Amino acid sequence: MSLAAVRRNREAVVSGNTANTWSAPAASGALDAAVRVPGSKSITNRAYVLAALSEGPTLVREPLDSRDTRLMLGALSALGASSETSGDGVLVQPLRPEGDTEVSVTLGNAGTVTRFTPALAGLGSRPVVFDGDEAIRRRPIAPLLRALVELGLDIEDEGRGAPPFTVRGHGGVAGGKVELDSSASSQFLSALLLAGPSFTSGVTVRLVGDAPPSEPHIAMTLDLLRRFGAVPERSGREFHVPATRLSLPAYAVEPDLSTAAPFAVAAAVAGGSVRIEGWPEHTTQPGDWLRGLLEELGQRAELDASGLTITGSGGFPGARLDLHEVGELTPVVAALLCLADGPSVISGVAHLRGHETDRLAALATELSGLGAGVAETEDGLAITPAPLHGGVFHTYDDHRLVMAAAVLGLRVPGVEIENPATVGKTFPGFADAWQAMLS
Ligand SMILES: O=C(O)C1=C[C@@H](OP(=O)(O)O)[C@@H](O)[C@H](O)C1
Ligand SMILES: C=C(OP(=O)(O)O)C(=O)O
Repeated sequence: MSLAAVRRNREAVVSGNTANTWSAPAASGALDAAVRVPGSKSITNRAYVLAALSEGPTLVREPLDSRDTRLMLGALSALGASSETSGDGVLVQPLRPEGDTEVSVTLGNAGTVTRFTPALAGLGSRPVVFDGDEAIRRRPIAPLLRALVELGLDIEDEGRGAPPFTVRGHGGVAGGKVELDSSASSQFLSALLLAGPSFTSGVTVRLVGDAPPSEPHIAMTLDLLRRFGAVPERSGREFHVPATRLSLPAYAVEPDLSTAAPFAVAAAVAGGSVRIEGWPEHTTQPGDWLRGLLEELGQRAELDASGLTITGSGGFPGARLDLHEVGELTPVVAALLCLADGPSVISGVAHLRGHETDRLAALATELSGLGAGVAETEDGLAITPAPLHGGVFHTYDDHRLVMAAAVLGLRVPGVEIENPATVGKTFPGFADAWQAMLS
């Protein structure tokens, strides 16, 4: 790709020009690259919420700066927690809800902002209107809103149990015991646990219904709570977080391993090796599961104290994978498996129909559009590799579809990724970093 084309792509990504497409670069030979990806979205936004609920300021170091994290800081500011960005990171001040005039919180299409911030509005004394992109109005949240009402929040919606809704703050939330069906999203449970220390009686959540997806994200919530001084307990399907004063003066965010996913699988697709700097040796992030997957597929994955190196073996078989715990990796894994030497089945991810877009429908349509045999199943995808060809890959305002298409583009010339700027939800610099991996 010419330098002018790289610049055009970068300008489009920055300006959010949605008419733009990005010609995914093909690998011209074996890779030999080192990559650094930005901070974890899930950790950054949890750290911001817990910082706002703390007694003193928290310096969040190496945070992600992306659409979702800016939306979180915007939401916290509307709710009464200011923040300041400097070379050291983002300094978040404790929530000081003042005034009684109505404010609004912009949700974009950020699941973490949408699920984690309504409880905080109950701690203040004003009406807070929550709304965002068209897509967020379709994403599930009703079981969480019901649980919040049972815990003492005053919430008014339009009868659909979805944004837009208004939380009328009455200066505190009683908390206590509640049953929750978190099977559509683990974020419902995380939302109650994160806010629990600030409820007068803490919170006790008993899960009902099918098991929540994304267990590692629940572990991440418990881990972050403990770092801020909370004492959450779990006994099977019951969670208890007592009322506690939180405090953590400084916290450094790990690189985002789900953002690292397309880079981590690149060596398996194109050959050679790719090193991801700063891959943590211990983490709750679901992306860490990729190390095991790549080894199972015959690639070399070497983790040391400062990063992970993946070395491709030249090919890989198909696989049968239950991705219930690591659902957000599905788009990249599905793209990878379209390039396998045999058929694959992905299961356990019916809840992806309620993600940024209906990811199962989007993946089946777009991957099939490039020639792969991809069909939706009840809870996943059946993938039969076939010769692939170029074409437009639509991204449905879903950052992870941009990443998935880029993976295919490594081997398939002529993949035109529509609206690449949407990747800015979690990694505004993705196209540049991807190009740099290939140069
Ligand atoms: O808590 C979090 O930070 C997340 C939890 C998961 O949500 P679901 O459980 O809704 O899949 C994940 O897919 C999402 O990207 C981030
Ligand atoms: C599902 C995702 O995001 P969200 O935080 O909006 O749920 C994702 O990042 O894959």
